[in-house]
Amino acid sequence: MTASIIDGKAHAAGLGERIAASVAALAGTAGTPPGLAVVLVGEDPASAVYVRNKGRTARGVGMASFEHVLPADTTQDALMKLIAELNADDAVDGILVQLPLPAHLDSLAVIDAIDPAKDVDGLHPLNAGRLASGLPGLVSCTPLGCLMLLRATRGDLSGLDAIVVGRSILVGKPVAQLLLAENCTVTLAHSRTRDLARKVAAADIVVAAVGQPEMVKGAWIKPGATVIDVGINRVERDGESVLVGDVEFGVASRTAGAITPVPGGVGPMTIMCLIHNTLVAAYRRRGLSVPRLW
Ligand SMILES: Nc1nc2c(c(=O)[nH]1)N[C@@H](CN(C=O)c1ccc(C(=O)N[C@@H](CCC(=O)O)C(=O)O)cc1)CN2
Repeated sequence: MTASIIDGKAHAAGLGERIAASVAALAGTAGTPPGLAVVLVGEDPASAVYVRNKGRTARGVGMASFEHVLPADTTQDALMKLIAELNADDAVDGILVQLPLPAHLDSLAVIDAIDPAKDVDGLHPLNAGRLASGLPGLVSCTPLGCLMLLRATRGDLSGLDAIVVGRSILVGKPVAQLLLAENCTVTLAHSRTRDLARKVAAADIVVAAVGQPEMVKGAWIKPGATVIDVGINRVERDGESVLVGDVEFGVASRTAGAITPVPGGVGPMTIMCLIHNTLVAAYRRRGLSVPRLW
């Protein structure tokens, strides 16, 4: 079997069109477009690219974009002051602080300071808790993107066996919660999991989010399984720098039913889900019912 390739760019573009229509509808009803504030501290080149893309994508669907670029030596107090200003600013519906922050800053305290109603990254403990409790909130972007791709590929996920490899707060834990809410039977695997190969081989859905290049071997994949690869790892191959995921794509794509590529899989969905969450936050903040776009 040769797997079908799940095209994250095409899915993100489709979602973007539906978001743009809802932004126009909201601006027509409420007068003001949704506003997204993105905060970057320091000069990490990859983070700077992501922040630029987020601003460009927000503007592309008709949202207002506010970009705050702070020097690498920004103090915790200065960052907290900016967050307080953004919380109070009515033109701002969504706030995102690009991670990772420089080491001297306390990321958890910063995330905790964001108004949960504007936490479009879905990382505030209140939103994480709402997800775990099955209550509506804002869901973090990469996990939401994974779920959208899975629903588009497999339809109803009820009763499927899923394994999530990696237990980070940003991806692994929320993906596991989302799949549980879809009535999957979920295994959350991590660095101490015994006999990972056997557990992966039993799964209909594999979500790999370990941050280790090609750690999930292609030979482990069950024939016909759906593989969602969250990893983005830069490695040297034949003297060239290339991006690879957390799954051994070449081998896995001969067995899986469907698989996301790296690049072009989950990554583009992460940014569009941020824009989706900003739309959701804007509708909720205006007391309007949120359109279902996926
Ligand atoms: N506050 C947050 N910080 C970070 C998040 C996040 O969701 N919230 N996620 C990542 C970075 N990230 C968005 O911020 C992100 C990473 C990768 C992509 C993407 O589209 N990748 C491309 C490949 C890019 C390349 O060529 O290097 C792809 O997979 O096709 C989008 C967003 C950490 N920080």
